[in-house]
Amino acid sequence: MLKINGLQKSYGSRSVLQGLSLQIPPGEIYGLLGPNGAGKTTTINILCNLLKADGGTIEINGWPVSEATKRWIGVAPQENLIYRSLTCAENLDFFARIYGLSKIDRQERVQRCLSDVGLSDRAHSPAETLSGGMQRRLSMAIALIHQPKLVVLDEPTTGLDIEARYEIWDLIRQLQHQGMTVLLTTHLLDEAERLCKRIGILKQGQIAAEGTLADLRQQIAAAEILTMQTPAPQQAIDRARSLGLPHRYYGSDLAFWLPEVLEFKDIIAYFDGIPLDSIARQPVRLEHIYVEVTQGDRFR
Ligand SMILES: Nc1ncnc2c1ncn2[C@@H]1O[C@H](COP(=O)(O)OP(=O)(O)OP(=O)(O)O)[C@@H](O)[C@H]1O
Repeated sequence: MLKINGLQKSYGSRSVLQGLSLQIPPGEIYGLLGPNGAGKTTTINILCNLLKADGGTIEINGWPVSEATKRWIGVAPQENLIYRSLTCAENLDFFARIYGLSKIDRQERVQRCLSDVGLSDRAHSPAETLSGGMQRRLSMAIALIHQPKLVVLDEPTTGLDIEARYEIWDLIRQLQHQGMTVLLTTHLLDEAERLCKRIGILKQGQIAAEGTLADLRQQIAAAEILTMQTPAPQQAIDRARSLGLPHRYYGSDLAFWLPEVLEFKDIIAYFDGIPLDSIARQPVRLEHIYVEVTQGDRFR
């Protein structure tokens, strides 16, 4: 559905995309992750033909990006693109007109999209009276009004409470069930873990690691992560080093990579004599892989 190959983009002397390549087959939810400023929105803007690349190619459904391919893409940008004083139905009708839908089609699509995002009962409410979560759902309905094949969601749940997030996640899954391909950017790693079949992590303008969560887990040498709170971190680090266990800080949380799944009593024995406030094992999460890819020097 989407093939990006060797995409390059600079702003003045600042090189943002340096050969970004990725492919998304039809019907997949793909998560594009990367730190602030990594180039996710730049990629989306090039994809939507709003910005010109300096090099590389993008194909959508086998066609190079152009004004014509815009019709196959629906975008819900980071900042909701809605007219606050218009009602939900008016907002949708406005965008349906831009896509040149006939009056009959507009009526049908407006009702359908409102229903798909659970806003039928707010059809005649001004957008400014909606909660943040509802406004985000309206923004998604706008992205869907012209029945795109590829839906691009730029940080769809940033700033929303957990209930609103659940609703958006359900909606994204529904899009997939309806056969749409989804490109999602997010800083919420649990969101990517829950929704995305494959994940690509951007670093220095390229995809530095990509795959399913299981694929990505293969790329770091840990079977489990051991987190620890101790008044004597250096002692614990020295002990772990003598045992060949690498340590990492996730924020200020000290953790050790366990190369295999061990009995808890064996783990406790490793740290015998070191004062511990708490110790816990956890599976390797996307967070651990993401930190390794974006901050370590192994992935380039
Ligand atoms: N029009 C522009 N002119 C100059 N620099 C720009 C422009 N747009 C973006 N940039 C810079 O390019 C880099 C990539 O920006 P972009 O918005 O694509 O990143 P992002 O990965 O989407 O970040 P975030 O996660 O914060 O949304 C940033 O350093 C940004 O400041």
